Amino acid sequence: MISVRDLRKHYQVHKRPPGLKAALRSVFHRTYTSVKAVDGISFDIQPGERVGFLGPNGAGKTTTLKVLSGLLHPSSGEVRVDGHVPRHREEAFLKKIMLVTGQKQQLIWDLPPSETLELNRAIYDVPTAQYKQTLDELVTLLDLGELLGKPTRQLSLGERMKCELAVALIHRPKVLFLDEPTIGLDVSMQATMRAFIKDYNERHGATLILTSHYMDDVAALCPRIIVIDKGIVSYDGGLDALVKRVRPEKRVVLRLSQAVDAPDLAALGKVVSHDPLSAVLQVSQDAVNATVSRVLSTLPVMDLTVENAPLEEVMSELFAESKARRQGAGV
Ligand SMILES: Nc1ncnc2c1ncn2[C@@H]1O[C@H](COP(=O)(O)OP(=O)(O)OP(=O)(O)O)[C@@H](O)[C@H]1O
Repeated sequence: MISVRDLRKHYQVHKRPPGLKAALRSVFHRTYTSVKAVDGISFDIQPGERVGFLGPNGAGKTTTLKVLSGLLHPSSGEVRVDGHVPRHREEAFLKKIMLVTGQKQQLIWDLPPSETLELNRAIYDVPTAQYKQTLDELVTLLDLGELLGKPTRQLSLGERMKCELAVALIHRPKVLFLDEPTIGLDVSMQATMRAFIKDYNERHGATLILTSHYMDDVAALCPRIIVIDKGIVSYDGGLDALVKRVRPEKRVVLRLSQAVDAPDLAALGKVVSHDPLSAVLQVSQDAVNATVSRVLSTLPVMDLTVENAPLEEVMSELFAESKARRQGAGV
């Protein structure tokens, strides 16, 4: 469905020297530097896959999504989305894809979302029966009810994002590029959006690439992740496999009925955190069973769960690894 081969996108940026004199001189003699936003990435995505596209700030994620949606021309490399070359922006291609960004909106500020939906129906030439059916589905799943009739400027951020998604999906795109779709939303609205996105993918077999700094989005939606750092792919594979590689240890999370002494906990595993009535121990995978039975027989446990390390920690460790590798290589 999506194939990317050795994609590069280098921006030419005007370098403004410090000082008034130098700045004036630069009006006539401009010097440019090249920012390697994407510097040779390759991957393939199959129809219906949900892929998380992760990386630290400035890694090149948005740039890649913009190239895939045909908004930016690549500096070099080959990109195909369902057989189309995105930069040609053929009508058939534009009808198949949608880029949704949490920071920019499609909705027209002074009009109710229903008007933007109508507009998109006309632009994308959606047959009336299909429009009605999709709209009904979106209204139910996203609980849009009265929101569609209110002027956009009166909607809360979460309400607006739900309407943004409805507008983005009214023509049932086969490929969705979601750039931080839950940014700024409260926890329950994030969960609503995630459930809806997963449902859309499963109902319509849509292919989905998602960038998000919220690891809960990634954990809930993306069995596969591609990690990009300084314009280069540093990991492409299963989320579980990544967690196992970077943080093979498990966490034993405890709720206690009475306080325990720190040395008693330390005797059972590495203590990650310890409040009077709760504690988290880190132990190797092989030691989980033995540790759990020792904990249960020696501590006043009210509740015990075994978990992986939080994904945030796994990712920051991965980013730190690739930073150290780059520094070692003098890049
Ligand atoms: N129009 C532009 N002109 C020049 N440089 C740009 C432009 N857009 C992005 N860049 C630079 O390219 C690099 C990659 O930016 P990009 O927005 O793709 O990163 P990102 O991974 O999406 O980051 P974030 O997580 O912060 O949104 C950054 O160094 C950024 O400053």
